[in-house]
Amino acid sequence: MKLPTIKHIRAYSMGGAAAKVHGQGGGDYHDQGKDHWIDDHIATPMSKYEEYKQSRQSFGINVLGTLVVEVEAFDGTTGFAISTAGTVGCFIVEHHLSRFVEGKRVDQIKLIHDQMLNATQYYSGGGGVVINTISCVDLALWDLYGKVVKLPVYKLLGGAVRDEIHFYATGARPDLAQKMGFIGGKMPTHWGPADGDEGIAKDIATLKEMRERVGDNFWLMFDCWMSQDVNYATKLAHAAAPYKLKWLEECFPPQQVESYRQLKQNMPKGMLMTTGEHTGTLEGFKELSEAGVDILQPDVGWCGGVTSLCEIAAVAKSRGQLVVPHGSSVYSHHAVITFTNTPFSEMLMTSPHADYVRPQFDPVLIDEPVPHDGIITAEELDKPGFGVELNRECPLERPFEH
Ligand SMILES: C[C@H](O)[C@H](O)CC(=O)C(=O)O
Ligand SMILES: [Mg+2]
Repeated sequence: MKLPTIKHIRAYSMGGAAAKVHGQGGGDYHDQGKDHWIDDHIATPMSKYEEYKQSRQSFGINVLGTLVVEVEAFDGTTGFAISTAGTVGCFIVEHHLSRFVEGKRVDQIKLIHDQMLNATQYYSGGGGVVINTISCVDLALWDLYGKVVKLPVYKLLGGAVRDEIHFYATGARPDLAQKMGFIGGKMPTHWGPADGDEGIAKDIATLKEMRERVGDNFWLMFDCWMSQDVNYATKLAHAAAPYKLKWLEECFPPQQVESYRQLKQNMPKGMLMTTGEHTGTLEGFKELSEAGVDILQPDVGWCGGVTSLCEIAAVAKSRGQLVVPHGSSVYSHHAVITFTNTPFSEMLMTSPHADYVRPQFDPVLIDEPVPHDGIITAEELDKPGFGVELNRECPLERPFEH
Protein backbone atom coordinates (compact mmCIF):
# COMPACT_ATOMS: atom_id res chain seq x y z
CA MET A 1 0.00 0.00 0.00
CA LYS A 2 1.43 3.36 -1.02
CA LEU A 3 0.93 5.73 1.91
CA PRO A 4 0.10 9.40 1.30
CA THR A 5 2.07 12.34 2.63
CA ILE A 6 0.69 15.07 4.86
CA LYS A 7 -0.59 18.15 3.09
CA HIS A 8 -1.64 20.40 5.92
CA ILE A 9 -1.85 20.80 9.70
CA ARG A 10 -4.30 23.23 11.37
CA ALA A 11 -4.83 24.18 15.00
CA TYR A 12 -8.04 25.35 16.66
CA SER A 13 -8.84 26.41 20.21
CA MET A 14 -11.96 26.41 22.34
CA GLY A 15 -12.53 27.95 25.76
CA GLY A 16 -9.68 29.27 27.90
CA ALA A 17 -8.87 32.88 28.79
CA ALA A 18 -8.69 34.02 25.16
CA ALA A 19 -12.16 32.76 24.20
CA LYS A 20 -15.66 34.19 24.30
CA VAL A 21 -17.28 30.93 25.46
CA HIS A 22 -16.31 29.36 28.81
CA GLY A 23 -17.22 26.43 30.98
CA GLN A 24 -17.72 23.89 28.22
CA GLY A 25 -15.17 21.28 29.20
CA GLY A 26 -13.61 19.59 26.16
CA GLY A 27 -9.84 19.04 26.10
CA ASP A 28 -9.44 21.38 29.08
CA TYR A 29 -11.66 19.31 31.36
CA HIS A 30 -11.12 21.74 34.26
CA ASP A 31 -12.98 24.41 32.25
CA GLN A 32 -16.38 23.43 33.62
CA GLY A 33 -19.35 25.54 34.62
CA LYS A 34 -20.31 26.63 38.13
CA ASP A 35 -21.20 24.16 40.91
CA HIS A 36 -19.00 21.37 39.62
CA TRP A 37 -17.30 18.99 42.06
CA ILE A 38 -13.99 19.52 40.20
CA ASP A 39 -13.84 23.15 41.35
CA ASP A 40 -15.12 22.78 44.90
CA HIS A 41 -12.44 23.55 47.48
CA ILE A 42 -9.87 21.04 46.19
CA ALA A 43 -6.44 21.25 47.84
CA THR A 44 -3.74 22.67 45.54
CA PRO A 45 -0.32 24.34 45.84
CA MET A 46 -2.30 27.65 45.88
CA SER A 47 -4.46 26.68 48.88
CA LYS A 48 -2.07 28.49 51.23
CA TYR A 49 -3.53 31.75 49.83
CA GLU A 50 -6.98 32.23 51.34
CA GLU A 51 -8.33 33.97 48.22
CA TYR A 52 -7.45 31.00 45.97
CA LYS A 53 -8.63 28.23 48.29
CA GLN A 54 -12.22 27.69 47.25
CA SER A 55 -11.88 27.59 43.46
CA ARG A 56 -9.11 26.40 41.15
CA GLN A 57 -10.60 28.52 38.39
CA SER A 58 -9.86 31.54 40.63
CA PHE A 59 -6.11 31.00 40.11
CA GLY A 60 -6.50 30.11 36.44
CA ILE A 61 -6.67 26.33 36.16
CA ASN A 62 -8.79 26.79 33.02
CA VAL A 63 -6.93 29.61 31.25
CA LEU A 64 -5.44 27.43 28.52
CA GLY A 65 -8.56 25.90 27.03
CA THR A 66 -8.88 23.13 24.46
CA LEU A 67 -6.43 22.63 21.59
CA VAL A 68 -7.66 20.76 18.51
CA VAL A 69 -5.05 19.68 15.96
CA GLU A 70 -6.20 18.52 12.56
CA VAL A 71 -3.91 16.87 9.99
CA GLU A 72 -4.88 16.33 6.37
CA ALA A 73 -3.20 13.89 3.98
CA PHE A 74 -2.92 14.37 0.21
CA ASP A 75 -5.49 11.58 -0.33
CA GLY A 76 -8.07 13.73 1.51
CA THR A 77 -8.09 11.71 4.78
CA THR A 78 -8.02 13.78 7.96
CA GLY A 79 -7.04 12.89 11.50
CA PHE A 80 -7.39 15.02 14.61
CA ALA A 81 -6.83 15.05 18.36
CA ILE A 82 -7.49 17.29 21.34
CA SER A 83 -5.54 18.30 24.45
CA THR A 84 -5.13 21.23 26.84
CA ALA A 85 -3.18 24.12 25.32
CA GLY A 86 -5.68 26.47 23.63
CA THR A 87 -4.41 29.53 21.78
CA VAL A 88 -0.83 29.09 23.01
CA GLY A 89 -0.79 25.62 21.48
CA CYS A 90 -2.27 26.95 18.23
CA PHE A 91 0.66 29.34 17.84
CA ILE A 92 3.22 26.59 18.44
CA VAL A 93 1.55 24.23 15.96
CA GLU A 94 0.98 26.72 13.16
CA HIS A 95 4.24 28.66 13.41
CA HIS A 96 6.71 26.04 14.62
CA LEU A 97 5.68 22.36 14.54
CA SER A 98 3.97 22.49 11.13
CA ARG A 99 7.38 22.35 9.38
CA PHE A 100 8.09 18.88 10.85
CA VAL A 101 4.69 17.49 9.81
CA GLU A 102 3.82 18.75 6.34
CA GLY A 103 5.43 16.74 3.55
CA LYS A 104 6.14 13.67 5.71
CA ARG A 105 4.50 10.30 5.00
CA VAL A 106 1.59 9.50 7.35
CA ASP A 107 3.55 6.64 8.98
CA GLN A 108 6.60 8.76 9.88
CA ILE A 109 5.25 9.47 13.37
CA LYS A 110 8.37 8.61 15.39
CA LEU A 111 10.54 10.82 13.19
CA ILE A 112 8.14 13.76 13.55
CA HIS A 113 7.90 13.13 17.31
CA ASP A 114 11.68 13.21 17.73
CA GLN A 115 12.01 16.37 15.64
CA MET A 116 9.25 18.15 17.60
CA LEU A 117 10.82 17.25 20.97
CA ASN A 118 14.33 18.28 19.96
CA ALA A 119 13.35 21.47 18.13
CA THR A 120 11.48 22.76 21.21
CA GLN A 121 14.18 21.86 23.75
CA TYR A 122 15.22 25.51 23.99
CA TYR A 123 11.82 26.65 25.24
CA SER A 124 9.88 23.59 26.44
CA GLY A 125 11.49 23.42 29.87
CA GLY A 126 10.80 19.70 29.66
CA GLY A 127 7.05 19.83 29.99
CA GLY A 128 4.01 22.04 30.29
CA VAL A 129 2.06 23.59 27.46
CA VAL A 130 4.72 22.84 24.84
CA ILE A 131 4.59 19.11 25.56
CA ASN A 132 0.78 19.22 25.70
CA THR A 133 0.90 20.67 22.19
CA ILE A 134 3.40 18.10 20.91
CA SER A 135 1.21 15.38 22.45
CA CYS A 136 -1.79 16.68 20.57
CA VAL A 137 0.08 16.63 17.24
CA ASP A 138 1.36 13.11 17.96
CA LEU A 139 -2.19 11.90 18.74
CA ALA A 140 -3.58 13.54 15.60
CA LEU A 141 -0.87 11.76 13.55
CA TRP A 142 -1.77 8.35 15.03
CA ASP A 143 -5.42 9.10 14.27
CA LEU A 144 -4.59 10.01 10.67
CA TYR A 145 -2.40 6.94 10.14
CA GLY A 146 -5.16 4.67 11.51
CA LYS A 147 -7.77 6.33 9.34
CA VAL A 148 -5.59 6.00 6.21
CA VAL A 149 -4.89 2.28 6.75
CA LYS A 150 -8.40 1.73 8.23
CA LEU A 151 -7.18 0.22 11.49
CA PRO A 152 -7.73 1.24 15.11
CA VAL A 153 -4.68 2.75 16.78
CA TYR A 154 -4.47 -0.14 19.27
CA LYS A 155 -3.89 -2.56 16.36
CA LEU A 156 -1.14 -0.34 14.98
CA LEU A 157 0.49 -0.54 18.42
CA GLY A 158 0.60 -4.33 18.40
CA GLY A 159 -2.90 -5.35 19.38
CA ALA A 160 -4.92 -5.85 22.55
CA VAL A 161 -3.55 -7.95 25.43
CA ARG A 162 -7.01 -8.14 27.06
CA ASP A 163 -10.61 -8.13 25.82
CA GLU A 164 -11.82 -5.30 28.02
CA ILE A 165 -10.64 -2.40 30.15
CA HIS A 166 -11.93 -2.10 33.74
CA PHE A 167 -12.19 1.38 35.19
CA TYR A 168 -12.07 3.15 38.50
CA ALA A 169 -13.78 6.54 38.68
CA THR A 170 -12.36 9.86 39.83
CA GLY A 171 -14.90 12.17 41.39
CA ALA A 172 -16.60 13.36 44.52
CA ARG A 173 -18.85 10.28 44.86
CA PRO A 174 -17.14 6.89 45.08
CA ASP A 175 -20.37 5.51 46.56
CA LEU A 176 -22.23 6.34 43.34
CA ALA A 177 -19.30 5.10 41.23
CA GLN A 178 -19.67 1.73 42.93
CA LYS A 179 -23.33 1.57 41.91
CA MET A 180 -22.29 2.40 38.32
CA GLY A 181 -20.02 -0.67 38.21
CA PHE A 182 -16.59 0.90 38.70
CA ILE A 183 -13.90 -1.01 40.63
CA GLY A 184 -12.91 1.94 42.79
CA GLY A 185 -13.31 5.62 43.50
CA LYS A 186 -10.64 8.31 43.76
CA MET A 187 -11.56 11.48 45.65
CA PRO A 188 -9.75 14.80 45.77
CA THR A 189 -8.36 15.93 49.12
CA HIS A 190 -9.97 19.20 50.18
CA TRP A 191 -7.43 20.24 52.80
CA GLY A 192 -3.67 20.58 52.99
CA PRO A 193 -0.65 21.61 55.08
CA ALA A 194 -2.02 25.13 55.69
CA ASP A 195 -4.94 23.49 57.54
CA GLY A 196 -2.71 21.33 59.75
CA ASP A 197 -4.03 18.33 61.70
CA GLU A 198 -7.56 19.66 61.42
CA GLY A 199 -7.29 19.38 57.63
CA ILE A 200 -6.19 15.75 57.92
CA ALA A 201 -9.10 15.02 60.25
CA LYS A 202 -11.62 16.50 57.79
CA ASP A 203 -10.38 14.48 54.79
CA ILE A 204 -10.23 11.32 56.93
CA ALA A 205 -13.83 11.93 58.00
CA THR A 206 -14.87 11.88 54.32
CA LEU A 207 -12.83 8.72 53.72
CA LYS A 208 -14.43 7.05 56.74
CA GLU A 209 -17.90 7.97 55.56
CA MET A 210 -17.22 6.64 52.06
CA ARG A 211 -15.70 3.42 53.44
CA GLU A 212 -18.87 2.87 55.47
CA ARG A 213 -20.98 3.38 52.35
CA VAL A 214 -18.98 1.18 49.95
CA GLY A 215 -17.92 -1.65 52.26
CA ASP A 216 -14.50 -3.26 52.58
CA ASN A 217 -13.78 -4.45 49.06
CA PHE A 218 -14.22 -1.34 46.94
CA TRP A 219 -11.03 0.62 46.25
CA LEU A 220 -10.78 4.13 47.70
CA MET A 221 -7.97 6.51 46.80
CA PHE A 222 -6.94 10.12 47.53
CA ASP A 223 -5.75 12.55 44.83
CA CYS A 224 -3.70 15.34 46.42
CA TRP A 225 -2.96 17.44 43.29
CA MET A 226 0.58 18.57 44.34
CA SER A 227 -0.74 20.21 47.53
CA GLN A 228 1.32 18.61 50.32
CA ASP A 229 4.72 18.28 51.97
CA VAL A 230 6.37 15.06 53.16
CA ASN A 231 5.35 15.49 56.80
CA TYR A 232 1.69 16.16 56.00
CA ALA A 233 1.50 13.36 53.42
CA THR A 234 3.07 10.89 55.87
CA LYS A 235 0.55 11.78 58.58
CA LEU A 236 -2.36 11.56 56.12
CA ALA A 237 -1.19 8.15 54.85
CA HIS A 238 -1.05 6.71 58.37
CA ALA A 239 -4.40 8.22 59.33
CA ALA A 240 -5.95 6.74 56.16
CA ALA A 241 -4.54 3.23 56.58
CA PRO A 242 -7.29 1.98 58.96
CA TYR A 243 -9.81 2.84 56.24
CA LYS A 244 -7.91 0.79 53.65
CA LEU A 245 -6.87 3.68 51.40
CA LYS A 246 -5.45 1.97 48.29
CA TRP A 247 -3.21 4.79 47.12
CA LEU A 248 -2.12 8.33 47.77
CA GLU A 249 -1.69 10.29 44.54
CA GLU A 250 0.41 13.23 43.47
CA CYS A 251 1.22 14.58 46.92
CA PHE A 252 3.97 16.84 45.52
CA PRO A 253 4.86 18.78 42.36
CA PRO A 254 6.54 16.57 39.74
CA GLN A 255 10.05 17.93 40.24
CA GLN A 256 10.12 17.00 43.94
CA VAL A 257 11.43 13.52 43.29
CA GLU A 258 13.22 13.40 46.67
CA SER A 259 9.92 14.01 48.47
CA TYR A 260 8.41 11.01 46.70
CA ARG A 261 11.41 8.87 47.68
CA GLN A 262 11.01 9.89 51.33
CA LEU A 263 7.24 9.41 51.35
CA LYS A 264 7.61 5.90 49.96
CA GLN A 265 9.86 5.05 52.91
CA ASN A 266 7.45 6.61 55.42
CA MET A 267 4.18 5.17 54.12
CA PRO A 268 2.36 2.26 55.71
CA LYS A 269 3.30 -1.02 54.03
CA GLY A 270 0.81 -2.02 51.35
CA MET A 271 -0.40 1.49 50.54
CA LEU A 272 0.60 2.58 47.02
CA MET A 273 2.24 5.85 46.02
CA THR A 274 1.24 7.15 42.59
CA THR A 275 2.02 10.19 40.45
CA GLY A 276 2.97 11.42 36.98
CA GLU A 277 0.13 13.36 35.35
CA HIS A 278 2.15 16.61 35.33
CA THR A 279 5.45 15.04 34.26
CA GLY A 280 6.36 15.75 30.64
CA THR A 281 9.60 13.93 29.88
CA LEU A 282 10.77 10.34 29.69
CA GLU A 283 13.66 11.30 31.96
CA GLY A 284 11.18 12.65 34.53
CA PHE A 285 9.30 9.35 34.52
CA LYS A 286 12.56 7.42 34.89
CA GLU A 287 13.37 9.46 38.02
CA LEU A 288 9.90 8.90 39.50
CA SER A 289 10.18 5.21 38.74
CA GLU A 290 13.58 5.07 40.46
CA ALA A 291 12.13 6.91 43.48
CA GLY A 292 9.76 3.99 44.01
CA VAL A 293 6.48 5.32 42.61
CA ASP A 294 4.22 2.24 42.42
CA ILE A 295 1.98 3.44 39.59
CA LEU A 296 3.17 5.91 36.95
CA GLN A 297 0.25 8.06 35.74
CA PRO A 298 1.23 9.93 32.57
CA ASP A 299 -1.46 11.87 30.78
CA VAL A 300 -1.22 10.87 27.12
CA GLY A 301 -2.26 14.40 26.12
CA TRP A 302 0.45 15.99 28.29
CA CYS A 303 3.43 13.58 28.23
CA GLY A 304 4.31 13.48 24.51
CA GLY A 305 1.38 11.52 23.10
CA VAL A 306 0.99 7.81 22.45
CA THR A 307 4.57 7.62 21.18
CA SER A 308 5.90 8.77 24.59
CA LEU A 309 3.30 6.83 26.58
CA CYS A 310 4.58 3.55 25.10
CA GLU A 311 8.14 4.46 26.16
CA ILE A 312 6.98 5.40 29.68
CA ALA A 313 5.09 2.12 29.99
CA ALA A 314 8.32 0.31 29.14
CA VAL A 315 10.22 2.22 31.86
CA ALA A 316 7.57 1.17 34.42
CA LYS A 317 7.59 -2.41 33.16
CA SER A 318 11.36 -2.67 33.56
CA ARG A 319 10.88 -2.22 37.34
CA GLY A 320 7.70 -4.26 37.73
CA GLN A 321 5.66 -1.07 38.15
CA LEU A 322 2.26 -0.29 36.69
CA VAL A 323 1.40 2.49 34.26
CA VAL A 324 -2.18 3.69 34.69
CA PRO A 325 -2.60 6.89 32.68
CA HIS A 326 -4.39 9.94 33.95
CA GLY A 327 -7.85 9.99 32.30
CA SER A 328 -7.70 11.03 28.64
CA SER A 329 -10.38 8.75 27.29
CA VAL A 330 -9.86 7.19 23.83
CA TYR A 331 -6.28 8.44 23.59
CA SER A 332 -5.52 6.33 26.66
CA HIS A 333 -7.77 3.37 25.87
CA HIS A 334 -6.05 2.52 22.58
CA ALA A 335 -2.65 2.46 24.29
CA VAL A 336 -3.46 0.77 27.60
CA ILE A 337 -5.28 -2.14 26.02
CA THR A 338 -1.88 -3.06 24.50
CA PHE A 339 0.08 -2.75 27.78
CA THR A 340 0.65 -5.80 29.98
CA ASN A 341 1.32 -3.53 32.98
CA THR A 342 -2.01 -1.64 32.90
CA PRO A 343 -4.53 -3.94 34.57
CA PHE A 344 -7.14 -1.17 34.96
CA SER A 345 -7.65 2.45 33.90
CA GLU A 346 -9.11 5.79 35.02
CA MET A 347 -12.46 7.37 34.12
CA LEU A 348 -12.56 11.01 35.08
CA MET A 349 -16.13 11.93 36.01
CA THR A 350 -17.01 15.20 34.30
CA SER A 351 -20.69 15.20 35.29
CA PRO A 352 -21.11 18.15 37.69
CA HIS A 353 -22.00 15.99 40.70
CA ALA A 354 -20.22 12.81 39.58
CA ASP A 355 -23.59 11.09 39.56
CA TYR A 356 -23.66 9.86 35.96
CA VAL A 357 -21.08 8.93 33.33
CA ARG A 358 -20.48 11.82 30.95
CA PRO A 359 -17.82 11.44 28.22
CA GLN A 360 -14.62 13.01 29.56
CA PHE A 361 -14.10 15.36 26.62
CA ASP A 362 -17.75 16.21 26.06
CA PRO A 363 -18.78 18.04 23.86
CA VAL A 364 -15.79 18.00 21.48
CA LEU A 365 -15.67 14.33 20.46
CA ILE A 366 -18.45 12.53 18.60
CA ASP A 367 -18.83 8.82 19.52
CA GLU A 368 -16.52 9.02 22.56
CA PRO A 369 -16.97 5.63 24.26
CA VAL A 370 -17.73 5.51 28.00
CA PRO A 371 -17.60 2.60 30.44
CA HIS A 372 -20.80 0.59 30.90
CA ASP A 373 -20.82 -1.28 34.21
CA GLY A 374 -17.26 0.03 34.58
CA ILE A 375 -16.03 -1.64 31.36
CA ILE A 376 -15.09 -0.72 27.77
CA THR A 377 -14.48 -3.68 25.44
CA ALA A 378 -11.79 -3.95 22.75
CA GLU A 379 -14.61 -4.37 20.26
CA GLU A 380 -15.88 -0.89 21.07
CA LEU A 381 -12.49 0.45 19.98
CA ASP A 382 -12.64 -1.32 16.61
CA LYS A 383 -12.89 1.75 14.41
CA PRO A 384 -10.16 3.44 12.31
CA GLY A 385 -7.79 5.72 14.19
CA PHE A 386 -9.06 6.61 17.66
CA GLY A 387 -12.62 5.97 16.44
CA VAL A 388 -13.97 9.45 17.18
CA GLU A 389 -14.89 12.48 15.08
CA LEU A 390 -14.62 16.19 15.78
CA ASN A 391 -17.85 17.93 16.78
CA ARG A 392 -17.71 20.94 14.47
CA GLU A 393 -20.67 22.53 16.21
CA CYS A 394 -18.34 23.46 19.08
CA PRO A 395 -17.21 27.12 19.11
CA LEU A 396 -13.77 26.43 17.60
CA GLU A 397 -11.51 29.32 16.63
CA ARG A 398 -8.39 29.27 14.43
CA PRO A 399 -6.32 32.18 15.77
CA PHE A 400 -3.22 31.68 13.57
CA GLU A 401 -2.63 30.42 10.04
CA HIS A 402 0.52 29.51 8.14
C1 LIG B 1 -9.45 15.62 40.96
C2 LIG B 1 -8.07 16.13 40.65
O1 LIG B 1 -7.81 17.25 41.40
C3 LIG B 1 -7.87 16.45 39.18
O2 LIG B 1 -8.82 17.38 38.76
C4 LIG B 1 -7.94 15.21 38.33
C5 LIG B 1 -6.80 14.30 38.59
O3 LIG B 1 -5.76 14.69 39.06
C6 LIG B 1 -6.94 12.87 38.30
O4 LIG B 1 -7.94 12.47 37.71
O5 LIG B 1 -6.02 12.14 38.63
MG1 LIG C 1 -4.49 12.99 39.74
